[in-house]
Amino acid sequence: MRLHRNLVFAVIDGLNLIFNEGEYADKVVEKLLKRDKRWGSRDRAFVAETTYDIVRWKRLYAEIAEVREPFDRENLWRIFAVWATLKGINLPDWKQLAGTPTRRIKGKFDELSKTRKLKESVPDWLDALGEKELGNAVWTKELHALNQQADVILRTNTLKTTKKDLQHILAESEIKTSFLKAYPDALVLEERTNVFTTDAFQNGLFEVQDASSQKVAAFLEVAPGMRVADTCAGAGGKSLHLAALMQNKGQIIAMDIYENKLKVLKRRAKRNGAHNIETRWIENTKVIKKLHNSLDRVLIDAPCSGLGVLRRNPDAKWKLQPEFLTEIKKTQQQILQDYAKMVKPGGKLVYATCSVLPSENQEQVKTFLTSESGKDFTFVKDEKVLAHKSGFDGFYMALLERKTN
Ligand SMILES: C[S@@+](CC[C@H](N)C(=O)[O-])C[C@H]1O[C@@H](n2cnc3c(N)ncnc32)[C@H](O)[C@@H]1O
Repeated sequence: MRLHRNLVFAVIDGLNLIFNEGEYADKVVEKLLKRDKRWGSRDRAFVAETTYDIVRWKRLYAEIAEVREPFDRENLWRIFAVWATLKGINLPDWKQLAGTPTRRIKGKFDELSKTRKLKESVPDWLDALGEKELGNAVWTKELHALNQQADVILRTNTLKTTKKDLQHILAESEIKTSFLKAYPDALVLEERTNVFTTDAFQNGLFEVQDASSQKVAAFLEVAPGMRVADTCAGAGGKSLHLAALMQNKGQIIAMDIYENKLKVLKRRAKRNGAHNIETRWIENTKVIKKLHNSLDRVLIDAPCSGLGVLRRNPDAKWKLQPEFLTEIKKTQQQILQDYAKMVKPGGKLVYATCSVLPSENQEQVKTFLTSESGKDFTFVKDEKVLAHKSGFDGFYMALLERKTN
């Protein structure tokens, strides 16, 4: 691989925004990719993947480069030099890369890779927490899996097409995909490419959604005609899937405390041809109270640490703080307590997160079931999806049923 100066400069600028200005990696990459219209798909892939790679391995590379935060531009170049050396790239004779100690970098990599928190590049507190919650052996494997680049997975919108037809349509645009056993609507891209610009996407034939995430709506056991609430709907990934599973029949009430997310949801529903979704902004507790005892199904896709989706959000490793985790767990329990009341007797509830920590998952469900509001519910089943076992994002989902008396 030959390094191109303007692409590497874009990466350095991006890293500066992410590491020093606290900007989100996905937003920064989106901005960087708009920088030069002449860049082809390989150039764009270089900028995006190199930026994500260096964010993912920040701690390891910084240790090898012997630099500390806040990183100045010279530090960022040294980190970049570590990335390029470990990739086996022949360094050009640019002044910023002069004197890169190639041999020393390789030696330090071998030495530091003996320590998990350095090898897998995580903060001390997070490494200790993961080991405490999952045990040494499982956490070691899980953390390693969460540091791999995620495949791009599509969910066929069965309101508009079939998986087979979609595969053919994409193949006509030179996008090759394959089926995924055990995931009925999923297609996996054989090569990474920007699918958002395709007509198929613009026409609502698919959504990009990880395979593990595609399990959640199905876990709720919905059927056409039911009255369902998606209580933490966000921009609606699960609401859209629910609409497809319900064949556009019945009612889906998509709710969130952020009105702007629901606006995005509405646009996506239109593109998907999902006509049975209505949005309700949770601006006060009355919105929930009005729906008490009235729904066949309630989905709580709870806000969480996001540790299960580190493969696609590597900067969460650096942004997450122990205090946030403490707070979010309180919110999760409060949401369970309050929103479960919307389930009617005999109805069902799914509590889901994209975390792999038992304290956000099965322990929250256990606390709920032993509480005053939880005693009306029985535990039906749960699924702990770990990235190292599934090959996809880490997720948790539990199905509960409200007793009839
Ligand atoms: C995991 S995300 C949801 C992702 C979404 N369901 C999807 O499939 O695209 C969690 C969502 O919960 C919302 N949220 C946070 N606190 C909430 C609360 N108290 N009540 C309802 N939603 C809340 C957040 O705004 C966020 O959109």
